[in-house]
Amino acid sequence: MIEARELTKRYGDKTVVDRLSFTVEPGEVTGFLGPNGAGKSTTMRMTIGLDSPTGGSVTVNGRSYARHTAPLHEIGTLLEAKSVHPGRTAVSHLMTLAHTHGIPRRRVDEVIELAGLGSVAGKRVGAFSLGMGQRLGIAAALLGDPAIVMLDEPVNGLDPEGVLWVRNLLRGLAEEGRAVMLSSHLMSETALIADHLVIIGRGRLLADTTVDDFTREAGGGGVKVATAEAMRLRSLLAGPDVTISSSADDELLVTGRDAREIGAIAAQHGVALYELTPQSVSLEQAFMELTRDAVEYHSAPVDTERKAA
Ligand SMILES: Nc1ncnc2c1ncn2[C@@H]1O[C@H](COP(=O)(O)OP(=O)(O)OP(=O)(O)O)[C@@H](O)[C@H]1O
Repeated sequence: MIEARELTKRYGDKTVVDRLSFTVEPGEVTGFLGPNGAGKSTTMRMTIGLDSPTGGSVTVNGRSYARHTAPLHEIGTLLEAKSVHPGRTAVSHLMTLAHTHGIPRRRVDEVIELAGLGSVAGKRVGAFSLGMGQRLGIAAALLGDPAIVMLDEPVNGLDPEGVLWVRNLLRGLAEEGRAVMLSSHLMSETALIADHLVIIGRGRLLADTTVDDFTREAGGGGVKVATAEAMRLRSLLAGPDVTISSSADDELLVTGRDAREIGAIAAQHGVALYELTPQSVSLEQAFMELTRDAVEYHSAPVDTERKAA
């Protein structure tokens, strides 16, 4: 379990992690989300003692990382996939880590196979693609058979097969009872892997929720109805807490009644419908809404019209 309590990090006068509290529970995948610069990497770095908090605390299985004598067995991490000596082979890199904890060669071979790196185990890491580097980083994270796995952007650079592999691997690790934490910018991808979401912006907690609740709350986009009798249906559907707008003569956007209710009222009054579509707000859109005020780096609007020379 990872427990952050009022965790704070300041660089000069800038507070990059601001009284952040959350828990990463065993048996679950926790998605750690936030826009660029939100403080995700800094939080993860403090978790494993690479940065020290200005205030508050973060513990790994009940004590600070530095107080564990064999940390690879407590928490396996992937923070920067490229922080591997390029001249080493995958095997020698993993063996170097294994030696620090008396982990046998057998386990190195196991994680190489698990990460799908069997055919390149003897190759120099400097020649690895980004995706292979990610796989090696994940193999290293799993080396000590840790109770907690914490990965910063693990699907970055992976092809679709690799993304699926990570998804299944992390779900499997959580099912074995491990606490799994992964950071990402991508809400929709994270929703496929995670059970629990910790969303931050400018170092502050914006949401601590489940994927199910987040998805349910994002679904409130109304129902689009198309009919030749739009005016008549509009008055039939009216009621307290019902809002109806219209973007075309034969279209209505209804909030406050679900599709089943609308269909039943229309059928009862003999109104033929040719469309009845719940409008779900995409998860990515809901995430952007939530973090809008916390985005540090706004893009300029893209001018898609080609300017005349
Ligand atoms: N060593 C440092 N000195 C000063 N500022 C820093 C340092 N490390 C990080 N920051 C700042 O802290 C903020 C949070 O950075 P961090 O890398 O933790 O965010 P992040 O959520 O991981 O972002 P990204 O998604 O872009 O990786 C940023 O504004 C960054 O510029």
